[in-house]
Amino acid sequence: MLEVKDVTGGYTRKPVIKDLNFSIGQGELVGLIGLNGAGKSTTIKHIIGTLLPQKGEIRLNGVTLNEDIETYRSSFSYIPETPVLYDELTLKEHLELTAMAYGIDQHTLKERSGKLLEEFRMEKRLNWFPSHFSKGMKQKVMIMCAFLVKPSLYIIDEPFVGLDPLGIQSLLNQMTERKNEGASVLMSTHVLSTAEKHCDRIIFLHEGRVRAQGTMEDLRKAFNMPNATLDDLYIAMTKEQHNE
Ligand SMILES: Nc1ncnc2c1ncn2[C@@H]1O[C@H](COP(=O)(O)OP(=O)(O)OP(=O)(O)O)[C@@H](O)[C@H]1O
Repeated sequence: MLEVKDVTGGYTRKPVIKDLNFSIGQGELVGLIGLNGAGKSTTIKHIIGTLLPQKGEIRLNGVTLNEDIETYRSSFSYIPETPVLYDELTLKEHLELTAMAYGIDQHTLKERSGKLLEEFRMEKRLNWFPSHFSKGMKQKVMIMCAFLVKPSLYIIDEPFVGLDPLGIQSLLNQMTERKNEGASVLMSTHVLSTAEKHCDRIIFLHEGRVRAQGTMEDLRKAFNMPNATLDDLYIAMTKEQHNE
C-alpha cells in the first residue's frame, strides 16, 4: 500500500531524513514515534508530496507522485498537526467543499457527514465559522473532512494533543472503523500510551533515521526488554543514542 524506499530528503541540500525504509499494509495502524526534531513531520511532508525525496521513492497503491499524481493524491487524506481552515467558510461549507473536491455525491455527503457530526458532537455548529471554534473544534473539523473521504491511507500528524478525551475516543472509533474496512493509518504522536494500545506497529525515528520498527513484541526483542512499555522502549532508544 504505502512503500517508503531508501528515502533521503529535507528542506535544503542537507538531509533531515536519511535512508528511510518502511511500508504500511492494508488495514494497518502504524505509529511514527520520535523526539522533537526527529523528522516525523518531515517524513509526512515527503509522503504527502509537499517535499520531494532527494533520493529513493515513495509508492502509494503502486504509483509514485510523479507517475500518477491523480491516483497518488486521491489515495490519502491528511490531517495536519495545526488545523488549516478557510476563515470565510462555515463548518457545513468545509464539508461540502471537501465532498466536491473528492467527487462525493450529495446523498453520500449527507449520510457520512450526519454520522461524523454526531460522533464528534458538532451537529449544532454547522453554520459556525472557524473564528468561533476552539482549537479542539478546529481539529475536529479537519478530522471530519478527512473521514468524509474514504481513501486507502490516512496520514495523521499528532492527533491527540488538542482533543478532549471524548474527541480522542471518537477519532479512535473512526480509525478503527476504517481499518476494519481495509484502510491504513500512519500517525505521528507523542502520546505513547495511546500509541501502544492502538498501533499494530511502531516506527522509531531518531535523528532522521529509522532506529527500530515492528510490533511491541518485535521492539521488546530488539531492545532486549521483555516486559517493557512503549515509554520504556522509547527512553531506552534515546539513552542508547546518547551513549554513542
Ligand atoms: N521548514 C523547515 N525548514 C528547514 N528546516 C526545517 C523545517 N521544518 C523542520 N525543519 C528541521 O527538520 C528537522 C526535523 O523536524 P520535524 O518537524 O520533521 O521534526 P518532528 O519529529 O516532527 O518534531 P516534533 O515532534 O517537534 O513535531 C529539525 O531539525 C527541524 O529544525
